[in-house]
This record gives sequence, structure tokens and C-alpha cells, in this order.
Amino acid sequence: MTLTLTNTLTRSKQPFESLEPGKVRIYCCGVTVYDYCHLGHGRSYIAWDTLRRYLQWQGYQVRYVQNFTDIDDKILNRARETGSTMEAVAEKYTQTYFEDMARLNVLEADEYPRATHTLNGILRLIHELETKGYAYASEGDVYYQVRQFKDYGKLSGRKFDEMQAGASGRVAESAEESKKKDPFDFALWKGAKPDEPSWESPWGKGRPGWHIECSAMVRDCLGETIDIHCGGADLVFPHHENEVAQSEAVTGQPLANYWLHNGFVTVNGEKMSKSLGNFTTIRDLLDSENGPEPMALRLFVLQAQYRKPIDFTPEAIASAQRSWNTLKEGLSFGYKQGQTWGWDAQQARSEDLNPESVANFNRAMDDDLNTSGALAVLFELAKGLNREQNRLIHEGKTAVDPEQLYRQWYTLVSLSQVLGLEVENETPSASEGSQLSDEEIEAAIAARQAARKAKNFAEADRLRDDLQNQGITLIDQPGGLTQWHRHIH
Ligand SMILES: Nc1ncnc2c1ncn2[C@@H]1O[C@H](COP(=O)(O)OP(=O)(O)OP(=O)(O)O)[C@@H](O)[C@H]1O
Ligand SMILES: [Zn+2]
Repeated sequence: MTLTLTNTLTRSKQPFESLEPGKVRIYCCGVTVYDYCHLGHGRSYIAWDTLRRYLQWQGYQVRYVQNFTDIDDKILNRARETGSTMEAVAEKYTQTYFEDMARLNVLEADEYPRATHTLNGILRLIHELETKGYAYASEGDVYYQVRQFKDYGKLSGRKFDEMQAGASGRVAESAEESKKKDPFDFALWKGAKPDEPSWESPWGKGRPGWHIECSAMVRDCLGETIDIHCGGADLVFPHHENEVAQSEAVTGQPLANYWLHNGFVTVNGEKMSKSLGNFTTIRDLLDSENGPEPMALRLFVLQAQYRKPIDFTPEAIASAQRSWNTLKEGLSFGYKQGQTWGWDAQQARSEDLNPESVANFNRAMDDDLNTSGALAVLFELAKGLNREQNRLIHEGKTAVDPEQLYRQWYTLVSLSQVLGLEVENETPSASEGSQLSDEEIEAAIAARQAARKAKNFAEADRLRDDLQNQGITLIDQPGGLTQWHRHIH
């Protein structure tokens, strides 16, 4: 079995082959940092995080780079509206990006280049484009001359006459238009405007255009040709088309062998977006009363294959939460009951994996990352475990041999992890709790007993609550002895 992926460039599902055996280089277009991330952003980064995890599961060494666009009109506008600076706005929403994605169990990239840190690479590329006749300076700006690049349109499949139909009218009046030789040309460098941040360049002070930053970052961080370039479907044109035009004109090499694009999170069939005002931020949803758990939200995204649209409705979120409860129950069973039976996911060997489940999971994922098919494998495993859990509670024993249950559970834990679904993520306090040593717990119990003797009940209660918050329950026995119990979630 080989992994097949739908390549936007060839408009077909293709077997995946990496440039270098065993290694994959991925560049993913990151957020423009001017606001909190909404569910659409969440979907995009969960999809690519899952691709990365699956490649790792298949034994590839993956190098994953994702940028932050920290120079942009949207950031400048937000800074003006809030009386702040572009740097402060960008810094704030870079941090909130990290917070939100950590909750969704999106792994951190190997490198996070930022436009403001890539100016040298950007200027070098523009200079090379100018030298090779693809770019021209005009009144402090520099433009890419689209018609010079014979393959322009190859990624999006657009022809010039179709593009013209879309672009005419709207752009005609702008000051930028009068500086261009052709309406299709786009800015590589924009001359400085008063009160805006700017950088020195051979064409005068100014700032880079959006598209050139990604071309420069790919080249700086990953090289001239990479394996996979990904992003949302709205980036195919013009952003990725322009990246191809910029990079390939300079290097003469393909920028990326595979171009992957995720479908949208929609609301009533329309793309969730800032400009339409129909968005829900990740944090608002997770922090709302009766909001879903982070893993339920991740599951909501993974229920659809990455290219398909997902409509966001409260019912769909509630249903994802119910599905997550089923998976969570199966995962937790092994963590709880496994204590008694001596199960340990850390100690497991790959021979403990159930080969049939693994084969079914891989078959689904190899088919253009069919996560909904992969989830079906997880539900089957979880349901089997949950059934046995009930038997154990009501009948005192399981029907399936614990050794076999262990394999089911370990397979469930492993495959869930490939999709980034983990129970530990739900219970940060429990994992902190498990770090308290027995001696520390005994010492806290002794301190509590001393406080009670001294009739300092407030302190005694505080000590008990403190332990409880760290996952340790105290059980006072007749005769003054206190037992304790560590929670395993
Ligand atoms: N509704 C959505 N569904 C799926 N992916 C999305 C959605 N909205 C944005 N994305 C993707 O998220 C990534 C980051 O987007 P970016 O920061 O450019 O968005 P934005 O312009 O701030 O958002 P918006 O589209 O809401 O104005 C891009 O790959 C983009 O395609
Ligand atoms: Zn980009």
C-alpha cells in the first residue's frame, strides 16, 4: 500500500514519493497574525498536523515549516484601531495562535519563520527576479510581470481571460494600478507610506508583498524544491500561483512536488471568514458553557476528509462530543483498569498492535487521508473495550481475555495518537498530580494532621483541596488514619 494524495497541481490523486528516501519536507502557509484563530484556521492546521503525524507513523522523518505573516495591511489596520503597533498586534496573536493550537494538540512546527525576520531572503529573491527580467521597479514599488512567466496559471488552472473577468473593475481605480504595466502584475515590494513600518531596500524604503515572503521562507528554510506545500483552498489563487511564479522563475525548479489544499469550514454553506463576520473563534467555542472538549473539536474536523467542506452547526459539535465520549471511554478504560492488570502503553512493543486494525486504518489513511474511514477503525476498537468495561463492572469479569483486550487498547491508543486524539490532553491537572511522589503526598497528609490537631481546620482543608486539585483524594479512616488514592484519568 502506498499513500496517495490529491495534488492540486496535477488535479489527480497521485502516489506519494518523497524527494529523499525516508524524509519529507513540508511547508504550510501560516496565519496572518491580527486576530484570534477561528474554526476554519483550526481545521487547516489540524488537517496538516494529521498529515505530518501520519507520515511519521509511516516511518518518515518529517521537517515541517510554517510561517507567521507579521507584515500586512490587516495587522496595520488592527494596530490603528487599537492604538497599538504592528509588532505588538503580531506578537499578541502569535502567542494566542500557540495557545489555541496546543489545546487542539497540533504539534509545533520545526521552524516558524516570520516575514519580519526574512527580509534578506525576500530582497535577494526580488533582486534575482529583476535581474532575470521577471520584475520591474515602478515609483518605489516593485512588480512581478506575470506574462513573462510562461507557466502562469498552471497550479490553479486559470487562463488569463478568466482571470481578467474576475479582476476587472474592482482594481481599476487604485493608485497601485497606474504603476503596473499589466493589471495581472502583482506587488513584490511596496514603497513606504507615511506612518507605516518600512525597511531599507535597493528600491527605496518599503515593505514586502504577501506572496514573496512564502517563496523566500521556503527557500531559506527548506531549499529550492520541497515535497509538500499546503494551505487552505482559498490560497490556490492567487497566493500559491504567485509563489510558483516567483520561485520557479528564479530557480528553474519546481517549488513543490505536491500541492495540497484543505476544504473550508462553512456556516450555512458559506466559508467561515473574518470578512463575512460569520466566524467563531476556537477559544470562544472551547470556553463557552457546555462547549466541546478540545479533542471533540479535533474529532469534529477529522470526521470529514480534509478536502471536503464541513458545515459548522451546534448539533454537529454536540454529535462530535458524543463520539469523543465513546473514544475517550475506550482510551480511559486501559488507563484505569490497566493499573490493576499492569498495562503500560509506554512499555508496549509494536508486536502488541492488532495487525488487522492497523491495516484497515492505514488503508483508509493511504487513500488521500480518509480520516473518517480511519476513525471508524477507532470506534470499533473503543466500542469493544467499552462493552468489556461494562461486563467487568456488572459481572465482575470480561468475556475477552485481558491479554487480547490489552492489544485492542494499545492499538486504540496508538492509532488515536496518529490522529492527534489523546486523553492526556484533556486532564492537565491529572498529569501534574501524577508527578507528586508518594513521599510528598505522605508529607502533605502529615501536615494536614498536624493542622487538625492544632484546630487549624482552614489550613487542613486547604491542604486537602490542594491535593485534590493534583488528582489525589484523601479518605479519612476511623481511628484518625488517612488513606489516599491517585486518580488515573
Ligand atoms: N473557513 C476556513 N476553512 C478552512 N480553512 C480556512 C478557513 N479560513 C481560513 N482558512 C485557512 O487558514 C489559513 C490561514 O488563513 P489566513 O490567516 O490567511 O486567514 P485570514 O485571511 O485571516 O482569515 P479569513 O479567511 O477569515 O479572513 C489559510 O491556509 C486559510 O486558507
Ligand atoms: Zn503562503
